[in-house]
Amino acid sequence: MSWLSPFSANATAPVLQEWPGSHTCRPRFMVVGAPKCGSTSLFRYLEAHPDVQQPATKELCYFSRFKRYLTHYRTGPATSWPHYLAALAGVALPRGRGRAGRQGRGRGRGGRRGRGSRAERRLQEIGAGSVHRLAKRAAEQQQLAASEQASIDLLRRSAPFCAQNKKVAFEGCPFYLHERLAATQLRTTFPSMRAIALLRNPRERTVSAFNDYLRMGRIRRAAGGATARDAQMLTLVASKIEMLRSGVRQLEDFDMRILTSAAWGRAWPASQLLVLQSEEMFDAAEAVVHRVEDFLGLRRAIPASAYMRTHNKNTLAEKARASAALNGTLDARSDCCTDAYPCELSRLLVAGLSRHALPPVAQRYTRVSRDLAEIPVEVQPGRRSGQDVAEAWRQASVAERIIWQQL
Ligand SMILES: Nc1ncnc2c1ncn2[C@@H]1O[C@H](COP(=O)(O)OS(=O)(=O)O)[C@@H](OP(=O)(O)O)[C@H]1O
Repeated sequence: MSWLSPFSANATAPVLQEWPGSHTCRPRFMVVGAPKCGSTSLFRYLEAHPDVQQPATKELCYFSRFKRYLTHYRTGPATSWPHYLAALAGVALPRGRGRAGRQGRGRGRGGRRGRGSRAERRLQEIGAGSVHRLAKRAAEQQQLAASEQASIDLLRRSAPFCAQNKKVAFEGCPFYLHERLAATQLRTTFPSMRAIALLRNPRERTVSAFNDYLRMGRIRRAAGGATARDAQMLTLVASKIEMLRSGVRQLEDFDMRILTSAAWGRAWPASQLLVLQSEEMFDAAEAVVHRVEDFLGLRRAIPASAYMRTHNKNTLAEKARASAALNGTLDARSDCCTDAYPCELSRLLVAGLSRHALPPVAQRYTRVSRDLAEIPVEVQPGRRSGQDVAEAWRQASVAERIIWQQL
């Protein structure tokens, strides 16, 4: 049995290890995305199922390169894998304190950053710098060993939980759908796992993400009230399009990735991947929840009280206004296909797509995009209303929705 991380320390070259046989909370399924599509709601519905083990928190995201060193796993690779396993069993994650080897240097521990205790400063003053550094390194290594041991103990304690409770483990991480490595690493680590993805009209998703970034402070709120904020959002969208056009960002921009869904198509058999439309879940939660339970082989036991709730909601007024502003502007940019926004971007993505070997879904998209690319890029006055766009989205095939979602 191995307690080691399945990845090497730099996380670029995965070294896959066997799942520890005694650990009974091996994930049977995951909600893998996409962000701002209702993944929190679906996660909460699923954790309300009596046969499902509630993980320590939503977004454990161990397989996400984006998340891995940002939040729970800052303690380093030797402890992060046991922490992930324990968290799947519902055991709270110890708080991260910076990467291994840097522990104990943060604010609030050992005084101000980089200055150390009074004794340490005195040692430095009297010219014992190297002695000081050696002593400090030894202390850090001791601390690291102790924390690794604590992680292993934590894991041993939590290992039998799912078998004892007769529950199945799961995880929810909206970023997995956007990450190529996650698709393959998850498939190798959990070959029989099932994955669920929610996809939403990209326009609504963009508005949702924008509002969320404002709330989190990732985008600074423009001064001047609602109109200024609408303008700010439109500028942001336009700048993303521009970045794609100029090749500065290509396909790597934060919510404009397309190749990753292709990676999921490649790595996962269709029978293990359920793609849902967010709007359907929002309008008819019960039917969707039953579909999900059937797909996962769970009995239909999620209580209605759970799926009547909405999680992560932005305020209605803010949403409606931002949505209208985006619809208006993007409709005016182009009317050459059913949804102006994906159409505008799709042309810009063709070059990127053709560089890769693609699964059938994306090949189809490339064909569509080539056709679109032949249409002159001149912006024509928009003839499509927001309603037409919503209708087109409803009628789009799953393949088209997957592609659009990445825009
Ligand atoms: N049941 C139901 N009905 C209607 N709308 C719903 C529902 N569940 C989630 N939502 C909307 O989904 C958006 C949040 O998505 P996520 O939870 O995936 O966001 S996150 O990526 O985890 O941050 C967020 O969208 P916006 O309100 O447009 O921002 C939620 O309101």
